[in-house]
Amino acid sequence: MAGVLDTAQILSPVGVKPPPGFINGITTKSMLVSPNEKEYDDLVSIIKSRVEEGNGETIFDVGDATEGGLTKDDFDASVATLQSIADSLEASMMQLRVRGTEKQTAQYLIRLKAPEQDFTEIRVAVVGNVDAGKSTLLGVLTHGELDNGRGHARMKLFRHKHEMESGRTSSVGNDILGFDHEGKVVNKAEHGSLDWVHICEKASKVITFIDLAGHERYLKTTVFGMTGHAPHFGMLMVGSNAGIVGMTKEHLGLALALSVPVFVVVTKIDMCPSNVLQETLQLLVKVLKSPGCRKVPVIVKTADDVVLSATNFVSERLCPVFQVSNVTGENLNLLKMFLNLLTTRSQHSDKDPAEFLIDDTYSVPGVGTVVSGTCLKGTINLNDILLLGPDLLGHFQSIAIKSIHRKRMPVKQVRSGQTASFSLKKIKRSQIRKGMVLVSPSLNPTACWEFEAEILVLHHPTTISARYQAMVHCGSIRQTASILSMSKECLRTGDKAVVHFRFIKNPEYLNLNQRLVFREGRTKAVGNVSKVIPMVPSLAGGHGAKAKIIKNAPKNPFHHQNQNHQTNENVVPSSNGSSTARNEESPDPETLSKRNSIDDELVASSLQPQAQQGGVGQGQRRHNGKRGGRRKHAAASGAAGTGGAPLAESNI
Ligand SMILES: Nc1nc2c(ncn2[C@@H]2O[C@H](COP(=O)(O)OP(=O)(O)OP(=O)(O)O)[C@@H](O)[C@H]2O)c(=O)[nH]1
Repeated sequence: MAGVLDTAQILSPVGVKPPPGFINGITTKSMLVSPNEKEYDDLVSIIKSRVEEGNGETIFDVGDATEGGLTKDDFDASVATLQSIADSLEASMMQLRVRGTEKQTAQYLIRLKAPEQDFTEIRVAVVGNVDAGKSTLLGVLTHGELDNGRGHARMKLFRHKHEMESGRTSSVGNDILGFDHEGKVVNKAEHGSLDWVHICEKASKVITFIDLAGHERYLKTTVFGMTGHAPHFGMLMVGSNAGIVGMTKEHLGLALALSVPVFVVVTKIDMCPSNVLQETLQLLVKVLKSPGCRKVPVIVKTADDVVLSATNFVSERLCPVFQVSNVTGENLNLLKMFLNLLTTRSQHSDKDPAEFLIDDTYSVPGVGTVVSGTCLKGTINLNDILLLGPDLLGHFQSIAIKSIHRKRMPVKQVRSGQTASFSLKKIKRSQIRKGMVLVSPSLNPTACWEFEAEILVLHHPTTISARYQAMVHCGSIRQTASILSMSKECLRTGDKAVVHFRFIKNPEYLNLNQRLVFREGRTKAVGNVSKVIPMVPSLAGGHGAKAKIIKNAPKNPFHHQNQNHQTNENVVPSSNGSSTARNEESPDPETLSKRNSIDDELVASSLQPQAQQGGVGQGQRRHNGKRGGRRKHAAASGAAGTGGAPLAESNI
């Protein structure tokens, strides 16, 4: 297709350079043929460090394509050397692809055999319009049984009775797909919730799918899934027959706004006439290449394409596009191969003080209160005493971790980048809310009612000024915040500004550089926390003080900001002593904010709604939302809606 990259072109346009492969002027590839003792040791240490960088795996080249590859004898010798290095590292070696006949090159996946009870965790948020086939694909992938085209496969995933009845996902659902050290799927056809333990025991890598609702009505939950569950990747699903409709662009824009790399899966190719499929692909490529997205789409057709896409996917610019059928199973092997090769670049910070974000709470009979979430930093061990908070007064309380489960498997420890659930003693579920954290006492955490963020307004029907209120999604925090002041008098679509926010209900625990989404109805803004303003003790009472500040908010935002500068002397650079971002992949705040500002530019144009409804004031919109008329509209718009359709207030 015109404009879509041939896989041979992939490397240069996305600017990804192969890792340094030279030692003393000799390529590691030629060194593999017959290394002396020193060269062998060098090779071991290179591969070891690449495996560590890749969180337990790496893809290694044998032979150099630019030099025409290796003769059969040299190739065999190189493979033998690599195999012996893999064995010495207690890793498996899997051939991904071989090229050439007389002279050959190849790529091998080297993956550490995970120790018992340990596995690499990759979180993939599954987004796309209603009926795109999200739940069905997950059912097929994780249960290994094809769909009948009438909703058979998705039944295994639905969590609520009303979901079974309506066929629509409404909550954030999870399912897992495990790959062993040889890249084989370990899920059994009839795996139920209990078999998660078996999958995790056998798997070296576990893909957790965060199945998000496609319907506009559940957008609030979908945004929460994308911010609160810290996905490493986004899988955007598109029904080939329906095309780029409804929430497709909205979900793509959300992933871009949160800097989550996206790959696309076009489903239902079994029932789609080829001209319609081509139209869908053409439109998809156009959207992906548009100035708002600036992605490099790659239509994946062969195993070679998979390897090239997977090895270059970390660049974020590349966007692999798969075409599959959940009914015939066509191309599902390519998608599975790609999932098996996904790796994160998260810099593990296991030695830092622990920080755990709570994204859900449960009351389990016989166990008590259980919280689930993501460990962003540090290592949490059984019986550790952590600080839980902030509560309504901004306080943190000591609490012991009584048990730890990873994917329903009891473990003794959870490390940075991993999700887990803890049972907590002597605390009621009602005392804990999503957005709270469990942190190491050494962090001496402080809650904040107020913070500043550099934001970019992606869309607003009119102008945003001080006192405007909208929902802030930041990590697992989801709370309405009010604008106290801004670095500009008012903000319109496309404007950037430093905005001073105040939460209206509870103080929260925030870190510098955390990515946030600010939305209300059709208003959308994204940004980064640039200043955390810790609670002043006299304001700790919350509501009274809060009302006073909002009431006294000066008309001139600059005036107010100056006042803040005085308060800001108390600002902690970060409550953990180092700036952190919840995006695990960019621990360096400078890189993060640079990247985010680039992304902001990209996202801005992609998210412009197709149909604008100008001139509706905030009050009017809120009123409309409360009447519930929009709900009907939302339900009726279904698959044929536009990306910019107005949302009910409950969606925000
Ligand atoms: N023929 C065919 N039908 C499919 C395919 N994938 C899904 N379906 C059918 O499409 C319908 C919708 O699939 P779902 O998996 O519920 O779609 P969804 O995207 O999860 O929808 P929400 O949960 O509402 O967001 C079901 O009846 C599936 O059986 C496919 O590849 N081919």
